[in-house]
Amino acid sequence: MATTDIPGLVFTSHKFGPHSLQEVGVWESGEAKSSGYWAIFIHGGAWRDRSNTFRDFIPSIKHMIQDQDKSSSIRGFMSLDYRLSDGTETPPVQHPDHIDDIAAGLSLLHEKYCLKDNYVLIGHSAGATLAFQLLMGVTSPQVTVSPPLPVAIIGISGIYDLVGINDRHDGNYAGFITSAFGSNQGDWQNASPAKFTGDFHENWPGDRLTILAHSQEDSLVDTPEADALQANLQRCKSPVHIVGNLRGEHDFVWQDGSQIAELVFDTLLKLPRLL
Ligand SMILES: N[C@@H](CC(=O)c1ccccc1NC=O)C(=O)O
Repeated sequence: MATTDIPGLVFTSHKFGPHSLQEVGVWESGEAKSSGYWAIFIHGGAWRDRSNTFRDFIPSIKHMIQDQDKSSSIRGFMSLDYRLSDGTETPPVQHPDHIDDIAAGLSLLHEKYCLKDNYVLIGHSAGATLAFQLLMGVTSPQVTVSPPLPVAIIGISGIYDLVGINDRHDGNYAGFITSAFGSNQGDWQNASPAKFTGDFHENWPGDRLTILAHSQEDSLVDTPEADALQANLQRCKSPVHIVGNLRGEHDFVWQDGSQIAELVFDTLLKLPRLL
């Protein structure tokens, strides 16, 4: 199994359900800080790729802790695994199982770490979809937990309009989208943050920040995705910043991690300092 070691940080993991992927990783400084924001990551991988895990956050964490000054307002790092629609499960894992797991994982972190709105939620690709689904009330009716919502969301190379991205890729994404959301395109629309017909601002009130970042060198997720969610957030008068100048391919962004570290630092600068 891949390592979770990061020199200078103490790693703990917690299960939030019986499935092996219902797990969250937590990295804290040895001095166990008592203030600052948590940086919490949701990985991507088209809701199906087993090679994407909560460990995808490690390169970004390593970049952040290298800058002691800028990371001084970070309390620690958390990263969530969730069940995947990889075709191996009986019964099959399908939406809203993924977002139910994210809600359960965040609720567990709330219990164990007094998580409240003192965290920045970062999602890559399908993980960014999940971050915004948290605001849409699309968890299954059996889910009774309502986790604290983040103070800011950074969506990186996110999928926000399932029908739109599939159409622009000549139907080639229908396979993984159907595995994750079923074959009914009406269900795809209902799960798409860019197509949410409710009020993001009402569901996520207060001074919240949204950053939508993408790279024009990304060959898997194109620019119209972030544009579509930006328009829907603006419809709700929810403030949104676009960062359109990331560099490199879709997976380079998390594999390298330096740009995610910068996005988190830039976001923290816009937030009140937590004492
Ligand atoms: N290795 C991936 C590729 C992938 O994850 C992906 C492909 C196209 C658009 C978005 C993707 N990932 C988003 O989470 C796969 O399992 O298809």
